[in-house]
Order: sequence, then C-alpha cells, then structure tokens
Amino acid sequence: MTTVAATPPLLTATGVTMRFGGLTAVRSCDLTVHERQIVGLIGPNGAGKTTLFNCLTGLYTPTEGTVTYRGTRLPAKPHLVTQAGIARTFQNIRLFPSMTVLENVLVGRHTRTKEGLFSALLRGPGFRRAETASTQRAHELLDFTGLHGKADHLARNLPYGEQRKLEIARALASDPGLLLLDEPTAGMNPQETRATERLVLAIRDQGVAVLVIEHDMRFIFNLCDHVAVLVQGEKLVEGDPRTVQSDERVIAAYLGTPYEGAPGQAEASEVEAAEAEAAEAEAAEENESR
Ligand SMILES: Nc1ncnc2c1ncn2[C@@H]1O[C@H](COP(=O)(O)OP(=O)(O)OP(=O)(O)O)[C@@H](O)[C@H]1O
Repeated sequence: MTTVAATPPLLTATGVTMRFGGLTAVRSCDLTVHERQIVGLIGPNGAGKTTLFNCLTGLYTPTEGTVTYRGTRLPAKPHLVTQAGIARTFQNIRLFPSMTVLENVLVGRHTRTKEGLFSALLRGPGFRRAETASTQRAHELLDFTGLHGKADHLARNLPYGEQRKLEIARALASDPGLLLLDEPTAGMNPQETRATERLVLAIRDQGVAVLVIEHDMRFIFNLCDHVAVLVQGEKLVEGDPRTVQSDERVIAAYLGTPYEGAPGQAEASEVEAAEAEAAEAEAAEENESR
C-alpha cells in the first residue's frame, strides 16, 4: 500500500459542487489522488459518484469548485482532460462495436499522435512512423490487458469480461497518469473480478494512479490505499480501508440506519417535526369540535 503523504498530489478537487436544477448531486467535495495511489470512491446508489467523475473529467462543468491535475487547473473539455493525462472508462461499456479490437485501442491513441489531418491524408513518412508506433503500442496494451490474439476480432463479438478489458486498454492508450474506472467489475463473475483486481494492481505498478468507483467491497478493500465515501452528494468519511470499513457512519449509510449528523437528517427531522405539529393541531381541532 502507498501512504497518502508519500507521493505528490496528482489530482486535486476542491469544493466541487454539481447542481441539476434544484437537485444537488455533489456538494462541496474535496478529493485528492496522489501519484501511484489506488483510491476507491464508494457510496450507495445515487450518492453522486458518477457525477463527481463527470466533473473530474470535463464532461460536466461543476457549478462550484475547481479540479487541478499536476497543479494545473483542468478545463471542462473531455479531450483536453485526456490530453492533460486523465483517462476513464464508463459504467456502461462504450466501445465501437463494429470496429476491431485493435482499432478500438488505436482510437484511444489519437490524443497522443501529433500528426495532423493533412499529414494523415497525404500519408507522409511522419504519419507512417506515428502509425507504426501507435500500432505497436496498441499490441503491447492488448498483451498487457490479456487480449493477446484478439486484435482482429470485432469488439461486439468479445465476451462481456473482455469488452471491459478492451475499454481499459483503450483508456491506457492515451498514456494517462491517472485512470478513472467507473464500476469496472459490474456484471462480472468472481473469476473475472479477481482478474480485474490483478489488472488494476499491474496498472499501478506501471506508474499510473487509479481512482475507482465500485460496489464490490471486497475489490475496494483489497485494492485501495485510500477510500472516500460519498453519501447524498457529500463526502462522509475518507481514510485507509481499515478505518473506513469500521466507521459506524459508513455501516449506517449502507444499512440505511440514520446516525447523528447524517446528510439529509436535519431536513428529515424538520419534516418529522412539521408532521407531528400538524397531527397535534388536527387532534386539537377534533377535540374542540366535539
Ligand atoms: N444529468 C443529470 N441530470 C439530472 N440529475 C442527474 C443527472 N445525473 C445524475 N443525476 C442525479 O444525481 C444524483 C447522483 O447520481 P449519480 O449517477 O452521480 O450517482 P452514483 O453514486 O453514481 O449512483 P450509482 O451507484 O447508482 O451509479 C442522482 O439523484 C441522479 O438522479
């Protein structure tokens, strides 16, 4: 495990808030991922995890707050965020189903190739050199993710677990310093999940930090150096897996038992008090009319 303070911060989110009309999906969230760390982001359904990912990767412009990567503020433009060094996968697989496995990885490579459209059209020597290097790197990534021998298969013909691997290979093709994985083991069987754990560790061993949303707690607590818990858009707790695992607020959030100071609890108490007052008033009215 990597201790939090041991490596410099890579990604820093400060006071990130995301509102959709009257709904605050993420509220004043601070999050830091350090170099070579594996950080888990957990929380019940609808807690705001994917919304926060979308704020970190430029898909959404946060209503408030900032996101920096290696000390530079990130623009809210996904392709510029990828260029800066952050890659991601999505909760629902987003491959190009009619393209081959190799072509899918090459698409992920384009942010790292400097040859412009003109050079590509002319297919000059610069373009051919870049193309050869990209193809070589794509094959390396297929080997690395366990898709050796699948380069010419159509993406849609891969079994589900391999499609997930391909998404990761494509994300790695942009040579990121930080990889964001949104529920990488969703729908996987236990063997595939264990293989994904090994892959995430191997990715970190290559020097890439990982921020992962996952509902599989065994995956999170086996793998992560640091875990942050979101509940109703707010960061409830963060720390090392052992601390988070035994925190009564986290247990309550998952089991649905309210605890002192829980997000939304003040509002719930107000509603309860108003309901009690209304019931009392109704009873008093009934007594008077008798
Ligand atoms: N584009 C949007 N417009 C309006 N509301 C949204 C939008 N995206 C998310 N929400 C709402 O924001 C809240 C947080 O959703 P989000 O998908 O971020 O949660 P999550 O923690 O990723 O949930 P899950 O674990 O189920 O994927 C939910 O109430 C959701 O309905």
